[in-house]
Amino acid sequence: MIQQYRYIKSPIILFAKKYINSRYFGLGSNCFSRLPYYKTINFVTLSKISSNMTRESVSEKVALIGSGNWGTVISKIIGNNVMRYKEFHQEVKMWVFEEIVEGRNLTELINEKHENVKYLPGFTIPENVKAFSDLSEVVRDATVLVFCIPHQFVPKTCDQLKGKINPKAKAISLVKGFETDEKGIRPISHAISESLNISVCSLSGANIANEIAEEHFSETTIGYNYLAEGELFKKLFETKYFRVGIINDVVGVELCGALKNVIAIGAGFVDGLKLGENAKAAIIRIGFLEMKQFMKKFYGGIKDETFFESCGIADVIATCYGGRNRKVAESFVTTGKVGIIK
Ligand SMILES: NC(=O)C1=CN([C@@H]2O[C@H](COP(=O)(O)OP(=O)(O)OC[C@H]3O[C@@H](n4cnc5c(N)ncnc54)[C@H](O)[C@@H]3O)[C@@H](O)[C@H]2O)C=CC1
Ligand SMILES: O=C(CO)COP(=O)(O)O
Repeated sequence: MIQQYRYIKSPIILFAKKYINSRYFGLGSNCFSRLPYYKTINFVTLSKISSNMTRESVSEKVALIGSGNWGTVISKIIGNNVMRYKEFHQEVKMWVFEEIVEGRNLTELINEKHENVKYLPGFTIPENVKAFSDLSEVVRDATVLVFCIPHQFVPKTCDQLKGKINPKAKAISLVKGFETDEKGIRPISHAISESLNISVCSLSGANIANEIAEEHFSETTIGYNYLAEGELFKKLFETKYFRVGIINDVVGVELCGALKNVIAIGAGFVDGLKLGENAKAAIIRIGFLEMKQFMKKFYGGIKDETFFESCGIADVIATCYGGRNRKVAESFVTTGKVGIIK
């Protein structure tokens, strides 16, 4: 069921060759399915998982809590994947924090146009994804809860969910950040798990939403508590252009995704001050080491390998070059203001 993949040839060379062949010489988009995995962690072969699960044994109903920029890209991925695999019920309910756009409810616009005109204009959301402004309706009967909202809204949203969810539901958090209150800071997965008394996995990686909407190749990492959940979530999220690695380290995966934002803000200051690429590389290197030290000091069980997955070093690089956290810091230096970054 599980295979250990190792470096045999340079993955970068293999990737470049296959990607260029497929995109520019017409070999088809299947190239990604033929890409060699070059993970040193355990990867699970999808076909082998599916042979162990039947429609009778599992029909997972997926609720997506969030519909911002990343949430909408995720709706496209999971909307398509639930149609591909028999383990899933074929409709995905998506919670939209209602707002008025172009004089109309965003929920109505999404259901009518199959597009999130505010947070991801220009991309089609599959028709089996249905938008709702009523959170209770979205989670009713759901067995899989996908949290994809900004971190500051997690506590209130969980409060609204109490007593409304299936007690056997499992969740995955795509949220990058911490929950903070007077008692201190907590990983979001812990905040959700403690509030709702359910198992919570995490998904994080070098995942700039707009690039994934364009179906450009990228990777992500899922941290799981139980292997079966990691396997199920891999199936829900993996596509040819969005490759999923799984590792038994929920907090490690998620904390990399929260702390890399601090490094990205440092990188943005460097850019704003025009200190150059050497200084930026130094900020990335030192920041990465500090992130690792912080996590290992305050949380037990974090694996060294996690830092070298997509959620670790790759996300630090992606955010320090392309993320909104970098942009907001650069803009603060150059304009003296903190604005909203698109
Ligand atoms: N955008 C990206 O490239 C990526 C974002 N993430 C993470 O995903 C999470 C969600 O981010 P995005 O989808 O990008 O959101 P976003 O920043 O694009 O949009 C904000 C969302 O928050 C909602 N909102 C506003 N007020 C609210 C309230 N009171 N309660 C609940 N929701 C409210 C808005 O309706 C909107 O859906 C964040 O933790 C972010 O760090 C992770 C990877 C990539
Ligand atoms: O997490 C991200 C990329 O992996 C997105 O980062 P920003 O929130 O800084 O845009």
